[in-house]
Amino acid sequence: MKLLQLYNQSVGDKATMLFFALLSATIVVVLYIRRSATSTSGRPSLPPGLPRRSFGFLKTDLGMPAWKALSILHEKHGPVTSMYRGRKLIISLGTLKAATDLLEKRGNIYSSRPRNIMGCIHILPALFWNTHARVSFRSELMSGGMRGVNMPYGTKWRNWRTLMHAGLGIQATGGHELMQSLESKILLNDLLNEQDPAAYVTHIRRTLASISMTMAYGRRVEYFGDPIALRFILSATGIVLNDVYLVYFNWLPSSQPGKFLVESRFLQWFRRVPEAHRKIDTKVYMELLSEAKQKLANGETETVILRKALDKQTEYGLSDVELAFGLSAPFAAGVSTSSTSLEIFILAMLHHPHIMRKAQKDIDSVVGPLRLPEFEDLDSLPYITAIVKETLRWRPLFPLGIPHDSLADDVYEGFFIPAGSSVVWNAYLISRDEKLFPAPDEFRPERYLGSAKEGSPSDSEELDPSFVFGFGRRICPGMHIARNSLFIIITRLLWAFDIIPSKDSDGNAVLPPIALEDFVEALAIRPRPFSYIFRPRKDDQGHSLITQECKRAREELQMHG
Ligand code: HEM
Repeated sequence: MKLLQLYNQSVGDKATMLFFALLSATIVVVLYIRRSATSTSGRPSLPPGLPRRSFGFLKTDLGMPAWKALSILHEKHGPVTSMYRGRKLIISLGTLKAATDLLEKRGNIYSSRPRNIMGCIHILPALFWNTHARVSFRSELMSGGMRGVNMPYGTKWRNWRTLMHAGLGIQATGGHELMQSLESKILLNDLLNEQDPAAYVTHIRRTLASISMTMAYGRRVEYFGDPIALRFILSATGIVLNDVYLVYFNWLPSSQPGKFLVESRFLQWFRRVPEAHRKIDTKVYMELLSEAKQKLANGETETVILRKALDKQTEYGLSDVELAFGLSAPFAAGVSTSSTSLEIFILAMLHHPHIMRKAQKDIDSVVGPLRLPEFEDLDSLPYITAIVKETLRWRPLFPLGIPHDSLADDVYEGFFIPAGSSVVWNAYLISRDEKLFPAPDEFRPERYLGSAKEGSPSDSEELDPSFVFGFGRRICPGMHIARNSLFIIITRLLWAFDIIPSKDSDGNAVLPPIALEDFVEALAIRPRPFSYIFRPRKDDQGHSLITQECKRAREELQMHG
C-alpha cells in the first residue's frame, strides 16, 4: 500500500513537472511566434515608446497622470509615441500638426472609437494610472451600444451624427441663444440670493443641465433636485453612485483583456448591475421621449434634434429606444464639460484678479449699469471671447482627448500604425506649445488679441485653441453651443459679481490650487471642490434689474414650454 502511495506520488510529481515543462515550452514558443509575427522586419517600426509587457493584462500603473506620463514619452521620443495598455496599442500625438495630419486629414482611417464593453470611455486613460473614472460615457453593456459618442465609425454613427449636427451645429446655435440667455438670467438671480457659497455650483449645473435638456427634449430642469433630471444626470454622465461602479472602472478595461473577460460565459456575473442600470436608463429616456413627443404634437415645444430624429426615424431604422438614447447625447456630453469649464474660469479669476477687473471695465463700458449683457454684445467684447478661449486652453478639459480607433494599417512619419490602435492627441502638450502659446503656463487672454497674437498660425488664421474640442469627423458637435454658454454666463457673472477667495478662520484669503496635478484625474479632468464667493458689485437698482429679468425669463420659458 505504502509502495503504491509512493509510486503515485512520484508519478504525480513527474506528471506535474512534465506538465509545467510543456506549459513553459508552449509559452516560449507562442511568445516567439507572436514576436516574429509582429516583427518589424520589412516594414516601418511602431512609434517608439513603452514596449508591450508579457503579462500585459496586468494594470500598467505609471504612478502619475497619463497626460504627464505620455508627455514625458514625447519629450524622449518626439511627436509620435506609443505604449501598450494590455494588448491594446495606444498611439499618442504630441503636436497640433501630428493630430491634424492623422485625425483630420486621414479621417477615413482615424474616426472610430475603441470598443468598450463594460466600462466607459473614460476608463481608457483611467487604466493607465490608478484612478477612479468619476464621470463617464457608458458603453455597450450599459447602453446596448446606443450612445453615439462610443459608437464605432459606420452608418449608425453617421446617422446619429446627422441628428447632432441638425440640433447643435453652427446653423442651429442661433436658435438656442434665447434659451441660453433666459437660463443664465435665472442663474444670476439664483446666485444673488444664495447665502451658501458651497451651493453656487449646483446653480451652475442646473443651468447647464436645463440648457441641454431643453435642446434635446424641450423640457427644463427647474431646480437641481428635479428627480428625473437628477436620475438623468447620474445616468447619462455616469457619475459614480456606488462602489460597484468603482470596481468596474478599476479593473475592467476597454482594452482586449477586459473584452475577453466580459465575453467569457462563466464570468458574466457582473453583467447584472450594468444591465439593471441600462433598464433604468432606458425607462428614464423613454419617459422623456414620450413627454417630448407629446409636447411637440401639442405645439408646446420645438426641439430641432427631436423633430429631425422623428423625421429620420424610419429612414435610419431607429427603434424608439435607440432614438431615446441618441437624444441623450447633448446632456451626457454637454453638462459636466461646460460646468467644469466654468469652474476653471472661476479658478482663473481667483488667481488673476487684474484680468477680472480688466474684463469688468470692458463690460461696464459696453453694457453700462442699466441692462444685462446680451449675445449682441459679443463683437464689442473681444476680451471676454479671449477669456473663454484662454479658459479652454489653460486647463484643457480632456488632456488626452477622447481616443479615436484606427480602422486600417497606416504609416506616419516613417512609423507603422496598425489597424485597431487607439490614437489619443496630447491636448495638454499642444496647449503648452511655446510656438503657438508663448509663456503657456500663464493665463493670458491678451495672446488672442491685437498685436499680441504672436502665436497665430498665419496672418489669415486666428489663434484658437479649438484642438480642445477634438479633430476631424468626431470633433465635438456641441462646441458652438459650449462657447456660447460660456460667453453669456461669464459676461453676466462678471457684470454682476466680483469673484473673490473665501477666508480662513484667521481672515486670510484661501486660494485653491490650480496645478493640473491637483485636479481630479480621469478622461476629463476637473478641479477638486473649492470655495469662493460671488460678491455682488451692483447697487439696489442693479439687483432689482436682475430680479425683474429673472422673473421675465421664467415667464418666457414657461410660454415656450
Ligand atoms: C467646454 C465644453 C466641451 C468640451 C471641451 C468638449 C470636448 C469634446 C471632445 C474633446 C470630444 C471628442 C472629439 C473627438 O473625438 O475628436 C467631444 C465629443 C462630443 N461632444 Fe463635446 N465638449 C464640450 C461641450 C459639449 C456640449 C455642450 C455638447 C452638446 C450640447 C457636446 C457634445 C458632444 C458630443 C455629442 C460628442 C461626441 C461626438 C462623436 O463621438 O461623434 N460637447 N467633446
